[in-house]
Amino acid sequence: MEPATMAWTLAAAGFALVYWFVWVMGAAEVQGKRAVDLQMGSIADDKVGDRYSQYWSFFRSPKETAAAATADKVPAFVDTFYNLVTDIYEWGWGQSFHFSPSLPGRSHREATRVHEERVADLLEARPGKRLLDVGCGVGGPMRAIAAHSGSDVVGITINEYQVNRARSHNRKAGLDKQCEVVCGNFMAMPFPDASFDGAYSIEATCHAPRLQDVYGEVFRVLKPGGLYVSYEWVTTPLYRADDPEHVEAIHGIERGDALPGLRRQDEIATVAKEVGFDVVKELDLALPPALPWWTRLKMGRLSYWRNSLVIRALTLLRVAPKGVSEVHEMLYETAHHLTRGGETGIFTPMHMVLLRKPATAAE
Ligand SMILES: C=C(CC[C@@H](C)[C@H]1CC[C@H]2C3=CC[C@H]4[C@H](C)[C@@H](O)CC[C@]4(C)[C@H]3CC[C@]12C)C(C)C
Ligand SMILES: C[S@@+](CC[C@H](N)C(=O)[O-])C[C@H]1O[C@@H](n2cnc3c(N)ncnc32)[C@H](O)[C@@H]1O
Repeated sequence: MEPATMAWTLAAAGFALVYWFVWVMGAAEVQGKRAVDLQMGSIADDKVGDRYSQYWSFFRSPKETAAAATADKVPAFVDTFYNLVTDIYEWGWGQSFHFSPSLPGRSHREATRVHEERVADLLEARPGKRLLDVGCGVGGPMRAIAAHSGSDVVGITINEYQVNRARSHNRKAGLDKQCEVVCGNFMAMPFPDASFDGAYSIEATCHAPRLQDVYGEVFRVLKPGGLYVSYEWVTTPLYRADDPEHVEAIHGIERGDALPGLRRQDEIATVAKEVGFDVVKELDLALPPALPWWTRLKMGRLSYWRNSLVIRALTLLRVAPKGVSEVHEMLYETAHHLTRGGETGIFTPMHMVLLRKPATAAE
């Protein structure tokens, strides 16, 4: 072969390979975000590195001091975290930022949907009802619940970038009449007392330093007799604080998921009662016969390697901002800790509580 022909052939093959990796394989999750659109939320490209170090500095001080001194700073720290991870989550996972038990013969997408529709059913949601989504992300659950039940849903998230993503997805799904999104802190919500028929939170309240603060707010904005369902991230009774492997997994989960400190399973109902709720039902949805929720994380080294390579290539080409690779590495490690938490049974992301605000003060 002529050297020139050889060079052209190699260049064409190289281009095809890059195209396949970035555009075809780059959309890791069907209909998710494309790799070429990865941003770091509302952080300017040249500030990503700073914000990433800022995120880590939260975990540097000893835990007890950090907990007391930094409770007020948690919402800002969580906001930074979601600026860093939202696009990677959407790209590699989809529009619902949570886990669900695997379902035999059904796709992850279907299992996710079933887990979300269960919330609507528990709340007895139907047309004419107004629900609150506490920590709504980019609105995957909100759209599924609104479509399944016909009710109206208002979501709240601390992260402005997510508000814009959620609104845009709502419009595209034709659900913007039913679904509304507000930027705010779920520990001080901008809603009047007794303004919702029902409320739910999916894997979100674990970001609150004190569960009382968010449960108290949900209690306030619910109408008397209103139901609240929450899927909580907690350690289970199998967790042993004197087992270094357990401690490593739990700390790994906290560091990679912007958590001020995981709670124990038995704390949830106690706090709920403390703020005035009646506990209607409580169940860890991860327990058998449910199939493991963490198998989806074991998407295989090849997929992680592929995603990592796509991100590195895009950073090199300056399509993706510098720092995305570090954040991706952090998530890769987090996936390992979450998997260990699931396999050992010391952690569950779906401890479900169904709570009811008493219908009358006397009740
Ligand atoms: C509820 C929370 C988030 C839960 C999950 C949605 C996310 C937890 C860990 C995330 C991920 C880990 C590995 C990433 C992988 C390296 C990348 O290539 C593609 C995206 C991941 C799979 C990513 C997706 C979302 C998670 C599973 C917390 C924050 C309270
Ligand atoms: C893991 S995501 C789950 C999102 C959504 N529930 C879902 O399942 O797709 C956690 C969400 O909680 C929100 N959040 C965390 N702390 C918050 C706070 N103090 N006020 C409002 N939202 C908060 C985050 O912004 C994010 O949207």
